[in-house]
Amino acid sequence: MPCVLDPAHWSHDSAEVPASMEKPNPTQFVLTLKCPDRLGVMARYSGCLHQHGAFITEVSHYGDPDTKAFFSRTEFDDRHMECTFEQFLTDFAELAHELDMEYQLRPVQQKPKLMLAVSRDDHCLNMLLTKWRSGALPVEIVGVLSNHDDLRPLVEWYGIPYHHLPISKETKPQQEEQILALLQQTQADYLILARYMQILSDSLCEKLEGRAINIHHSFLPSFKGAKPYHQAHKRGVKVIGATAHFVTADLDEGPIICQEVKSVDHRATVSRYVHIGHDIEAITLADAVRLVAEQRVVLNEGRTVIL
Ligand SMILES: Nc1nc2c(c(=O)[nH]1)N[C@@H](CN(C=O)c1ccc(C(=O)N[C@@H](CCC(=O)O)C(=O)O)cc1)CN2
Repeated sequence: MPCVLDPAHWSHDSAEVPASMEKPNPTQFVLTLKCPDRLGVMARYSGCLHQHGAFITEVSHYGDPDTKAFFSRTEFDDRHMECTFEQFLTDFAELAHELDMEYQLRPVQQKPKLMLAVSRDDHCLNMLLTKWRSGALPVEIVGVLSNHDDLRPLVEWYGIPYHHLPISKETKPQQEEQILALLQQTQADYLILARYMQILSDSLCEKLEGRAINIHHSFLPSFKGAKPYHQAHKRGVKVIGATAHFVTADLDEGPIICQEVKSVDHRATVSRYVHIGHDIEAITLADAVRLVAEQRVVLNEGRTVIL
């Protein structure tokens, strides 16, 4: 019998679960996974969800033909789940081990903790704080660190702890130890470089692999490093942009999360580029933080999959 999508052939399961058995206020969960691609992998893990009564509300998948990796993101709730979340975690961990799966599974209301890092420019910081306060960014901001003290009044107005960590060539290792200690104390999940103008050491990048995000003020891979707007103006570009990416030891070459561009013409000066660019940088970084907070970003051998 061919597997057809003609409604006449759909089987109608009359065994509906009575509404009375549904939980009145179900808890939402998000599961994001990556594993070696093979026939049946989706059936296995969606079967596990079904067996535990998970009610799926959003799902997306991707199989990369080059890296042979499979990616999936599922939002579900427990309206029909009879087991505890802990029991589901245990059972899913067993399946994940069998399928050699990397995964993140958490209740949606358990928001990722962010430590923001800034220097003197406040446009990206302002956007993140405004969107956090309005609830548009589902995150918990546990603190802001900076190598300067300029932005303390802004941060403390929001009631967020401000950590002034001055840096010099001689004190860079100690200052980075302070950053690590802060991340540990606050249990921060991510370090967000919101125009933090210091190059992180190779060892810090290694320790923060997949957890540090930067906003670069150019449409990478063009114009890496310092003063990208000056480089772009000298080149006579017709678009300028911003790139949010994971931080790696290779400056501005980390996996890209999202990018935005805006047209410019021959009349635009470098300072005009900077004014236009600040808006693009701020919104691009906020978009990247939202995607990461919603567990939509998975690393894929130097690139990312956005689900
Ligand atoms: N290891 C990495 N560190 C950082 C990255 C990265 O991709 N890998 N991105 C940068 C951000 N950045 C451009 O977006 C950038 C920041 C700073 C510099 C730089 O030359 N800094 C000097 C000091 C400048 C100063 O004191 O004002 C330095 O660190 O010696 C270049 C590019 C964030 N870090």
